[in-house]
Amino acid sequence: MGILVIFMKFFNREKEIHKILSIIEGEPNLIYFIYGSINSGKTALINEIINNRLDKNKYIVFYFDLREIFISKYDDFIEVLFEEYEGDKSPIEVIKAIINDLPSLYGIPIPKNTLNEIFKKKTTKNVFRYITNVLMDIKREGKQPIIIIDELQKIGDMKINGFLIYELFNYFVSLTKHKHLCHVFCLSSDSLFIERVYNEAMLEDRVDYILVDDHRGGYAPSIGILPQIESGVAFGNPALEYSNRGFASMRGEYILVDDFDKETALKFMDFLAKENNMSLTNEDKELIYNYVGGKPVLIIKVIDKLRYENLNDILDFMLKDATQKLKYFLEDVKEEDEELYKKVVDALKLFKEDYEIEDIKIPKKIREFLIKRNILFLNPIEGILKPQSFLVWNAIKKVL
Ligand SMILES: Nc1ncnc2c1ncn2[C@@H]1O[C@H](COP(=O)(O)OP(=O)(O)OP(=O)(O)O)[C@@H](O)[C@H]1O
Repeated sequence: MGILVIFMKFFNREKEIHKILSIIEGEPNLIYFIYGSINSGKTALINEIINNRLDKNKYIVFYFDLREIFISKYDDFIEVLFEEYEGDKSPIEVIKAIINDLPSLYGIPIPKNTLNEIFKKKTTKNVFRYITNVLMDIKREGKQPIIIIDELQKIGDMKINGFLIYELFNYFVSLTKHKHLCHVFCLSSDSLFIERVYNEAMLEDRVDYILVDDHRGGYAPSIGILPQIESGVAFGNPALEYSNRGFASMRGEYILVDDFDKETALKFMDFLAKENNMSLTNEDKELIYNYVGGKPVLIIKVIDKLRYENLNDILDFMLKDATQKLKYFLEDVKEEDEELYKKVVDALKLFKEDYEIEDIKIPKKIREFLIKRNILFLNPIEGILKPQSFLVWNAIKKVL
């Protein structure tokens, strides 16, 4: 969905906005992870902050969106990080010239020659050194730099010398905890990735996690990080060894940004109905909530369709769609592996009564399988598993 959703009217999230703005007003100290289920509104929230809540005279934001970019090698990563320019201006002059027209920068300006050097050298050391210098220049200008990386898990299994993710984390730790130079926020919908970061204790005490929980799926989370980290340990990956030593005694602090609760969801429906010049009865709103819960994107979909369709038809169709997807998913699992199928069914049956269950009630392999397939969302900080949305929950109750 990216940063371009600037015309969308943003609703609420005041608590999360307040929290993030307060963090930004303070000195950089930790890496912050903003996490939540798929489509929960993480990007929308960060966009709202960048576009409408941050004082542009005080902050300069670099926003790296990895979601639509295929990163498989060093050069791809470099292309995401930098924006090349020609001429003799310094990077800070380039930044000053363009920042007034943009809410954030998508790359760090770099002179063409310097970029060519960096491309040739193929080490992160030069990359990070260059970035640090630019950030220091920004600081000297009296502004606070902020780095935001969306869908960070996409580089989870990428190797440059060691695993890039560790090099990046180490670099971010130096930018925040050591140098207090730049705020760093990482967004991810991949709850297994967040769980790895949390559990491996790679970043203990240097990170904060902000949960922006959402509704329903739409992309397949990366599954690369687990085996990579494990093999890193097994084979003595130097970056990881450093991480383990360096991070061992640290613990993260987590900020939960969950799906809208019922009260907020009903208000969101009124907000959208008003935008569309329609009105909803209390029964309508209850019904919508019962079908799609507090997932903003699903509520938006229902209200939008209400312009030309009847509410019951919309909701029936959405549920049927979710149910069919679940049915076909289960059919595929059964065809592939009968044993696994039985375990999956047993696991999903646990949700017939409850929307949320304790994570360890489902064996690790099965829960990770269901999380990867975007059926369940794991909140590793609370130790809670739940369906990715009310819609998925309703489908589970119908199919099983
Ligand atoms: N607070 C909000 N007010 C209005 N619309 C919202 C809000 N939160 C989310 N949305 C809508 O829901 C859609 C999905 O949100 P968004 O893309 O921010 O989710 P995400 O958590 O970043 O998703 P992903 O799982 O792809 O990372 C957005 O396009 C936006 O229109």
